[in-house]
Amino acid sequence: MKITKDLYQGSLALLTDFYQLTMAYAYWKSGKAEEEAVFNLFFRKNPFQGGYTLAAGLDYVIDYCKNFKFDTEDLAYLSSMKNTDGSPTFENDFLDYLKEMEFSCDLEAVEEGTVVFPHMPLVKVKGPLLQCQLLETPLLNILNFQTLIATKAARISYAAQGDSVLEFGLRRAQGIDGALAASRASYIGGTSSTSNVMAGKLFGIPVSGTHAHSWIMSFSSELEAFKAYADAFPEKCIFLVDTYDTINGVKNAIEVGKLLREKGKEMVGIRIDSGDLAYYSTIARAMMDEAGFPNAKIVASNDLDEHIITSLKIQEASIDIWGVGTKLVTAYDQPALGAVYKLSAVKNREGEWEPKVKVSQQSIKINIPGIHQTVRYSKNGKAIADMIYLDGKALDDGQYTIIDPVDPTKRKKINTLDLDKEFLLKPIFRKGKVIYVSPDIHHIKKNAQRNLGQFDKAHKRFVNPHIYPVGLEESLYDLRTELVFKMKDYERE
Ligand SMILES: Nc1ncnc2c1ncn2[C@@H]1O[C@H](COP(=O)(O)OP(=O)(O)OP(=O)(O)O)[C@@H](O)[C@H]1O
Ligand SMILES: O=P(O)(O)OC[C@H]1O[C@H](OP(=O)(O)OP(=O)(O)O)[C@H](O)[C@@H]1O
Ligand SMILES: O=C(O)c1cccnc1
Repeated sequence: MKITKDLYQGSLALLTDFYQLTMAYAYWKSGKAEEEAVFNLFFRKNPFQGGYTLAAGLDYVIDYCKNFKFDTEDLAYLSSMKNTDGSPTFENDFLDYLKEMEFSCDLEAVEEGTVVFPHMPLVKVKGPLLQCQLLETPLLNILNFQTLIATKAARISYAAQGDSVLEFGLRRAQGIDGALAASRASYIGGTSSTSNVMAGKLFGIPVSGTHAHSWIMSFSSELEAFKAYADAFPEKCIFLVDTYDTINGVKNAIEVGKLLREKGKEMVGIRIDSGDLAYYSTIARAMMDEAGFPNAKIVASNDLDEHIITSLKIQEASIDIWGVGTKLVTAYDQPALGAVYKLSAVKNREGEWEPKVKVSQQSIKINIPGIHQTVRYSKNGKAIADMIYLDGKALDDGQYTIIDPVDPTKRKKINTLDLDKEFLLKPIFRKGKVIYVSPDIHHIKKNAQRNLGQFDKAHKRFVNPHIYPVGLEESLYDLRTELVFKMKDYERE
């Protein structure tokens, strides 16, 4: 994928918060730029009060890191920045350092389409402190949004119970890149196509659509409009029936469907975009069945989300295909995932890794120190529990206790003897070089389906979902507790 080149025509190195650059300068000035560090990217709460989250956006991260280079124009801009007293913000020697800098980090990440949970790292970056620091903002920008939208799409698709969901979000999305990234993430999460033609071209997502009310309104009658559309697209007719009177619209669609049939073509269906969707879809279904069009599909749209779709399913609405825009691509009820990127270890002068912890009044905000891996235990394809542990620790099969990172009274014992295990963090970059082959978007989508299939419906329900067990392996838990107490004592002294 070449999103950076196609969309921005240049470097994205300045797509970061200013404070990342001032810290980078200060790291460089104090001789710490090349000290080795580890940062983890994780979130603290599943979005939409749900029971899971679906990871997406890694391909953008890979592209960002591959192109992580300050170009001449970036450096010229930085060199023009001034302090309040008029002196340059950044010394020339520092800008030369940035000019020569090559991305050299190790990066591990969960693959796109993986079901993930609070506190587990989605990305782990190990490398020179200055580089790791600069990646904080862009990585969060990319992964927070795409992961959020993929999760929303998974929820909407779950509510649709296997029916196709068409993503119609472009006109209401958060700008150009918001729309493109949302179409991509939605497809990964479960939608079957997008109306956004550019997303189709850039990402290889199927593109589909019907027509608008303006088409009908531009003719002197609805019937005439349907006929003209059928002439232009005899293979692809989905007639929008609610411009004037929905029931009459269905009658007109049937009439044009019969004309098409005389020419050996079948109308694909109708779309209803207003009114009581259960009521009108049920009447439309009966009318089309009666008229000999039992295979004609009914598409519904109009401010749909997972909750309205669930309600329409309960009402036994005769809807086959769901067109969803605004509430999907804007993640309407929760506009940000809230993932964070935290330092978790630094290498000391003796070359040993020192775990780092940030102490907080709120236990949910205390990070997990050290360098981690997450293992997912499953049996017969069903996920049982995830354990976050210190990377490198030998995981012999046997009894483990996993401890909730926020509430240590919540513990679960697992015997891993007969369980399958999957290590969720996969190597992506080694010393700045990509060693991961990105699957194409259709494989990512399949991976999402496989992942979602590992989890029970109790974790997927929208109201009070059952909490999937994710915990710290005991020695990691002990390390964290010990460090928190140590830091508190240290601060007190
Ligand atoms: N049977 C139904 N059960 C639950 N929600 C529904 C049902 N039918 C429609 N809705 C939803 O109700 C919301 C508002 O629909 P409503 O009929 O009030 O206005 P509208 O159809 O948008 O009106 P307009 O004609 O201005 O487009 C939409 O989000 C729609 O998806
Ligand atoms: O409702 P969404 O989930 O965002 O789906 C996209 C909406 O966009 C179109 O409406 P349009 O822009 O013509 O506006 P209107 O139908 O609300 O008048 C379409 O008819 C859908 O209603
Ligand atoms: O193709 C459609 O029906 C469509 C596309 C965008 C927005 N609303 C509907």
